[in-house]
Amino acid sequence: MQTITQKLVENTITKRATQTHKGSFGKILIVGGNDQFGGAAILNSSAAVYAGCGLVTTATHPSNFTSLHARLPETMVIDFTDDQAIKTMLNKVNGVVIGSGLGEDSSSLKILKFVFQNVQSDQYLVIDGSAIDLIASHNLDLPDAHIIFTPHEMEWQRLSGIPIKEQTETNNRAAQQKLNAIVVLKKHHTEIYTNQETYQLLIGGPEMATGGMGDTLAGMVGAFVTQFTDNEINAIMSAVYIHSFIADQLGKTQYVTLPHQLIKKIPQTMLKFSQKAE
Ligand SMILES: NC(=O)C1=CN([C@@H]2O[C@H](COP(=O)(O)OP(=O)(O)OC[C@H]3O[C@@H](n4cnc5c(N)ncnc54)[C@H](O)[C@@H]3O)[C@@H](O)[C@H]2O)[C@@H](O)CC1
Ligand SMILES: Nc1ncnc2c1ncn2[C@@H]1O[C@H](COP(=O)(O)OP(=O)(O)O)[C@@H](O)[C@H]1O
Ligand SMILES: [Mg+2]
Repeated sequence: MQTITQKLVENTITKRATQTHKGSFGKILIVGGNDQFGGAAILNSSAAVYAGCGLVTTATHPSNFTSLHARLPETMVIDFTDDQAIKTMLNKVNGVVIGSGLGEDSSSLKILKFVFQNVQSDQYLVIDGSAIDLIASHNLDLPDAHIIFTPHEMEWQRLSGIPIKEQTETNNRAAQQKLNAIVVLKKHHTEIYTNQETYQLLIGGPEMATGGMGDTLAGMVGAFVTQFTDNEINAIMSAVYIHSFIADQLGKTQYVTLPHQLIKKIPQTMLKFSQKAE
């Protein structure tokens, strides 16, 4: 298992070229946040915007539109049950983040299936939260796309069938190979399984154990893979690293770190890392 180093992150978050515009830094569609879990869509979307994604559109339950816009005027919104609007967006974006706070009822399942039918093979598809559980409980086939799963250990147990106590590198790798997707297994010292290698995060801590911390990471992963396109694995590792790096910084003066506080620190942290590149 390889360690995710600060140097790798410094070399991934490069200084922005000047001859660029919002279309140069990724366009993503976030699909999540039902009428119970609107906060998940807010955190997903805020994390993606603050992590530098050029254009973010959020497909969510309409009851979240006002609160989302009040927190984040930079995102655009569509009703997550509006198939035509989702299809139009899927023709414009480089990446999709689906599942945070999506819920698991029949409407959530219908939305997930629709996105799976219409996502394109060259797009990144970050699958989080409820979407992972829906895939597991309904045994859904995965679409042809660049898939990145972001389960915590309990979601990974449901998806892979491996009980948490038996989630060893060998067992996890076998399950990852079957899925043929990148797996970010979130826990204390998160592990990332790619087709070639396993990487481990050695920073982050219990100050991060707050609801919404994973929703935040999913938005960051979506923003980084669509923005730092030279190497998707380095982009994912950098999102995972920066997320915990900021939490550890906040954790020096706070007992717990709240996702919205972490999100606010993303731009200045990215700047610092971009200034250190070799
Ligand atoms: N503000 C919001 O709207 C929030 C919405 N959320 C959404 O709520 C839905 C349900 O997700 P949950 O994760 O709460 O529920 P789950 O039922 O999937 O899992 C939570 C439980 O799993 C267990 N567990 C074991 N190992 C764990 C690990 N390493 N990390 C985390 N939990 C572990 C814990 O007992 C925990 O209570 C998801 O769609 C999620 O995105 C949550 O993110 C919480 C915040
Ligand atoms: N004790 C801990 N040590 C390190 N990281 C932690 C710890 N507790 C939580 N985290 C991190 O916080 C995030 C929690 O994700 P998740 O459980 O999906 O949150 P949510 O679904 O509530 O948004 C993961 O990135 C996980 O690695
Ligand atoms: Mg989660």
